[in-house]
This record gives sequence, structure tokens and C-alpha cells, in this order.
Amino acid sequence: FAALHQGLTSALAHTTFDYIIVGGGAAGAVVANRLSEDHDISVLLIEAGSRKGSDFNDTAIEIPGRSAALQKTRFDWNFTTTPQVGYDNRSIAYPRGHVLGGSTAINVMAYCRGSRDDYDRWARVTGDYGWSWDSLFPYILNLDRVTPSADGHSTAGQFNPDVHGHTGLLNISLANYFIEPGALSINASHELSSQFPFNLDFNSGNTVGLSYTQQTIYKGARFTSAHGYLAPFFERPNLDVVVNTLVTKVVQTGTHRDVPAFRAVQVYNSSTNTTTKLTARHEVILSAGAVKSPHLLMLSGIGDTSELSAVGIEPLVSLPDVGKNLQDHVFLPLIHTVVPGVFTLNQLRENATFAAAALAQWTNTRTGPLTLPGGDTWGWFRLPASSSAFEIAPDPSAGETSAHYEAIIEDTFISKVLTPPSTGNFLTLLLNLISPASRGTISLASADPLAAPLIDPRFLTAPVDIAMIREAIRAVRVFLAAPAWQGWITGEYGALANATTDAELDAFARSNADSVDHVSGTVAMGPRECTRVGCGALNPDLSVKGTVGLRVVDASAFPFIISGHTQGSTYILAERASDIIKNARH
Ligand SMILES: Cc1cc2nc3c(=O)[nH]c(=O)nc-3n(C[C@H](O)[C@H](O)[C@H](O)COP(=O)(O)OP(=O)(O)OC[C@H]3O[C@@H](n4cnc5c(N)ncnc54)[C@H](O)[C@@H]3O)c2cc1C
Repeated sequence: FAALHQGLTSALAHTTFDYIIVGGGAAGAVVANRLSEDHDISVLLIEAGSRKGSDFNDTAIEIPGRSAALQKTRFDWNFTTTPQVGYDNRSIAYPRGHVLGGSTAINVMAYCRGSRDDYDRWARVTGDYGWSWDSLFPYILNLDRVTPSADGHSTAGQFNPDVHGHTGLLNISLANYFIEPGALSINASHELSSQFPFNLDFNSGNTVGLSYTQQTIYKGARFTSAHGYLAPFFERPNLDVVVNTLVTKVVQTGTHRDVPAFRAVQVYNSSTNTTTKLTARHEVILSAGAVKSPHLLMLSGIGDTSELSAVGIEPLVSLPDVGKNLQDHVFLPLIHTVVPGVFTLNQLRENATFAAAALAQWTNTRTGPLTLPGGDTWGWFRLPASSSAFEIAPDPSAGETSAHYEAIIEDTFISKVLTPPSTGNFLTLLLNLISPASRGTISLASADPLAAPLIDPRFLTAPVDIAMIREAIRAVRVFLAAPAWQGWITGEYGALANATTDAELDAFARSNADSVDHVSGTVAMGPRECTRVGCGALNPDLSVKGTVGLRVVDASAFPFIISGHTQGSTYILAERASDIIKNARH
């Protein structure tokens, strides 16, 4: 690991790199890798979190079934939202990866590309056809590599190999362990196929239907951006990765034709309480994620001038869209009781002997229940065009290939609000509002770079969102009434069982919902030349409007959140961005 430094050395501080990348998560790892493919280009990747050589085999990160335990640890930034009006004024934890690999090292490993309509909408709103599904498809195809499942089962009929490549750096796999409700859900989708069709591969461009899950898991262990894009390349002499190093702002280095250039970053040394400035020859690329990238821009004087002045930061570039347009997915577990005596993964929580055996199995063979981070099937479904939800506002989804809601099928008790009972068997249909209309903000609490920003996702504030959630709960009830489930489910658990009217369903949603942790869109790209508020903070080539030498490449750049889990689309965006950056040099 020659290129992995545990802190900023004097040699690094005195080197001028061609590119400085801030943040080694999904996007930053891709860009660092792709730019350093050219031996003539020097790249410094700066990551605030840790990662020792040995951390690549840290079981806390590697065990897929233990991902929730990574939150509120040193691997998490430990953010909290402001009180959410749509959630009965509850503040919720807002985890983000604080480790090389970023949130890919603490996420739930679902691997989704999103839909054709999602990317075609990106192309439309930016005016850049390069963001369309068809233009991106070479990147999409060559990104992932489907690897055999750790349990050795045949994956025929569980995905479509024709829509996946074979040479990608990102190893993924189909589920490595199967649960009974997964099979029941497949049967139910055949029974109710007009409303809940089976879809061989949700990663084909059309997400809609019930599918087997695909996950960033390799040989039974989590596979992060650091595993795929960094660790195998640490011997490149032109790549340096420094961890445990916090960037506190980007720094203006001059002007180019009267436009301010930002080709330097300031890093903070906590042991000496001093800062160091590092300058890039060509560009600084912010890949700090959709919470920290807008935060860093604002700390640097790039944002809404009155908001910056209000906390005592000198505005250098007026860019009011920085920190606006926050989009995230609503997480709403629908818990059900199931017949006594059937086997469910509640045993991992309730039965110490079973849990110990599962851990031993994972440790010895990388197989068994701990290889499964969520369910083995999930449904991506649309509400009908005639749904009452769309009498309130137009359908916010990107189009027919994007779902309105996702239902993840898990045979355990899942809630971020309720405490699980000490015994019992449960099924959770985890609803995910996948095409939301609500928009939130990241803003400054203070000018202190060590203070967290204010995070206000404004969940369920758009009236169409609460209406879609309500209709999604009703649709799930239809799905679970299919004959396939009879004799397995005994009823709805808790307040859900008594919620039927609109008001009761809304109250249930507002008091039980949380985040799917997919924050996006906070430094969104939009049409070039347009400087109006709402036109986006980035040009379609991801350069920051009103600056030179500065780009944002991460989930902040999405103009619309993808109708899927967001790591896949972040990898895709970063792959194209890398080519844009390379081409800009010539
Ligand atoms: C708990 C959780 C579960 C999730 N589950 C899934 C899932 O199952 N499937 C899915 O597709 N997506 C999931 N996601 C979302 C997905 O992981 C993110 O969308 C994706 O990682 C975003 O990539 P990014 O590069 O924008 O940011 P990140 O991956 O978050 O990377 C940002 C990096 O920048 C670093 N950084 C930030 N500020 C600074 C600074 N000032 N100086 C230096 N470094 C800095 C951070 O430490 C981090 O390493 C989940 C996320 C979380 C948190």
C-alpha cells in the first residue's frame, strides 16, 4: 500500500499534484482511479476518515449482515437532521461514511443503476445528451462484474447476464442466502402479475417489477469503492491517497478572464490546530458527498451571498443553488407477524446459539445468513396513472420505467422507531418512496468548518409524497393478500393494523418513517449558461458555475434522485465525469 498515507506528510504537502480529489467514497475512488490511469497525471485523493491497510479486511465493514452496526461508530459522520415537519418534528440520524470507501463502506450494498427514464431526464434538464441512458450505457455496462454467489447456487433465471459486463472493477453478486418470503413474493408476483409483475433484471433500464436483489458483495463479503477502485492500484507511482485528513475549504488561487479560480484546498491538522494549503496544477474535484460537498463550497464563500454573510463568511461567488434541491428516499417499514414455528432471521437477534453459528459460518466459509444485508427480493412498483395521489400534483417520477415505490421483503423486524419484541417471527415490507417530490436543504449552522451543517431533507412535505406513501401502503396490502402468503402471514403489527383511513395512514407514516440514506442533488447540475436560481450550481460537465478549476463529482450533482438506491448511479456519474475531466485537458 505504497500510496496509502495515514496523514499529510511534509513531502505530500510540498508536492503540486495535477488533480486534488476531496473524499474517497463512491465517486472519489472512481475519479482517482481513472485519472491516475494516465501515468503522466499525478493525483492526490484526500479522505477525512480512516483506513489502514488492515482495515480492508475489517470484519465490522465486511460482514454484510452487520451493516447497521456501523452507524454511530468511527466510520460514520454521525449527522442528525433538523426537526422534520413531515415526521412529526422528529430529528433523525443521518449516517454518512467516514472512511476510505465513504458510504459504500457502511451502506446496505443494494446495487441499482436506476432507470432509462431517470437518466433521460438528467439529459433533458441539463441539455447534455451525454447523461442519457443510451449515451451512458457503455459506462453502465462496463461498471459492474457479476461474480458467482458465495453459496454456489445457479443464478440462472435470477438476472439477465446480457445487460451486465464482465470487465468492471465493481464486483457484485446475486443473493448468497435465501429466505422463505423471497420465494413467496415471487409466487405472489406470478399470481398478481398485472399489478406486481416479475422483472428478470431491474438493472436493465426498466426497474419496474419484482426482482432478485443484486448487491456489492464479493465472495460473501462487502465490496466497497476502495476495494474495487483503490486497493489494487496503490502501487501506481502517480497516485497518492491520504486518510485521516479533513479538508476545510477550497481556496481561491487567482482569476482567469475575471472568473475566480479555485485550484487549492485547505486541510486541517487537529493535533497542531493548524491548516495547510495544497494547490493543484489543473483542478480540485469535490467528491465529499451530498452533505459535505455543498458544506465545503459554502465554507469557501460559494453559495447564497446573504446566507454566507449571515454567518460571517465573505461571499466570493454568488451561487444560491448550492445546498438546495436536496432529495432523499422515505423509509417506511410495514411490519407483519408470521405464523409461530416458521424459520425467520429474527433468530439472529433472539437466539444467541444461532447467531454464534451464523458468525462462525461466515468466518469460516463466507456463507450463510450473515451474507444477506437485506432481502433477497424486492419489488419496484408504479401506482396507476388514475391514482388519487396524482390529482394533487403531477406524477413526480421520471417516466414509465421508474417506480413510485419500492418494497424490500425481509423476514425480520425492521424499524428505526420501534424496539423489536424479545421474541416472535416477523416479516417487514420495507417501503421506499423512490420518486419523491419533496426538496430539502443543506445550510450553514456556523462558519466553523468543524461544525456540522444544518441538514433539512423536508421529508414528506410535498403533499403528493404523503399521498403516494398512503397509496403504496394500500397497494402492499393487495400484494400481501395474494394466495401465496396465506398460512404464512398472520397480521399487521402495531399501529399499522389499525390504520385504514387516509388520516390514519398518514399519521402512521409520519410517526414511523425515516431515511433510506440516499441524500442527493445538493449541488445539482443544470443547463450551461443559465445562472437563474433553480438552474443548478453545476454545468453539465460538473464544473462549478462562476468558477474555474473546480468541479463536484458525487451524488450532489444529481439534478433528480434516481429511482433506485444511489451508489450505482454515483459510480456511473463518476465514470463519465472522469472521461469529461480527461478530455478537458486535451
Ligand atoms: C447507511 C447507508 C445505507 C445506504 N444503503 C445503500 C444501498 O444499499 N445501496 C445504495 O445504492 N446506496 C446506499 N446508500 C447510499 C450510497 O452509499 C451513496 O449514495 C453513495 O456512497 C454516495 O457516494 P458519494 O461519493 O457521493 O459519497 P460518499 O460515498 O459518502 O463519499 C464521500 C466521502 O467524502 C469524505 N469526506 C467528506 N467530507 C470530507 C472532507 N471535508 N475532507 C475529506 N474527506 C471528506 C467522506 O468521509 C466520504 O468518504 C446508503 C448510504 C448510507 C449512509
